[in-house]
Amino acid sequence: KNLVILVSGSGTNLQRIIDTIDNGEIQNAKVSLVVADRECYGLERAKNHNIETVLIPRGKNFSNELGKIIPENIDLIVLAGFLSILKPEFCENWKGKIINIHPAMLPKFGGKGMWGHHVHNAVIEAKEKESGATVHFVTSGIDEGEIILQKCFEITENDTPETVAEKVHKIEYEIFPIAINKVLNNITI
Ligand SMILES: N[C@@H]1O[C@H](COP(=O)(O)O)[C@@H](O)[C@H]1O
Repeated sequence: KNLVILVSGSGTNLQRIIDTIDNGEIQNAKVSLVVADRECYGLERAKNHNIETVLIPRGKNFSNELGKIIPENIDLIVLAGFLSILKPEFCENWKGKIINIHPAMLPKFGGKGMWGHHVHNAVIEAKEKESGATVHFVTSGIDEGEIILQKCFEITENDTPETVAEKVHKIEYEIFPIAINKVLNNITI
């Protein structure tokens, strides 16, 4: 099964996917292409693993350009720390074949502007008792697609947006391979 991974940042989730394919946690999978919407370390990680990379500058043409380069035989498009919003037409064309990891519990902490440190600030400001990560299908509604897997942890009074971000990353590295395996190989969890 062939994967395309979209990245915008340091690519630690991409690295986790590469490593869990290598160690067999994710079965029958291959990362065929890594696409970034900006210069980022995620591209370096892909090159270090001899994975083909493409940089499409973010902006209104991103989805169209992406649509032109995605090979026919792709089974799943995985958004791993990807910050651009894909156009509704693109999401329709690839319906059920695009998944994203979101650094908070959905549906409560999703939607426009709820990304990266912004969402961790919002969780702390709201005095939430828990946070976590969510893997979901991507649709034209931002963070509204069906949830595949999510897991939370308790927030303590000493937590800050930075410590919450670290704990969220740990959860992401745990659930993302399981969710990808479920979608790719129809494995019930
Ligand atoms: N959208 C969010 O951005 C972060 C990217 O981290 P990395 O995978 O690039 O290290 C992750 O926490 C992801 O949920």
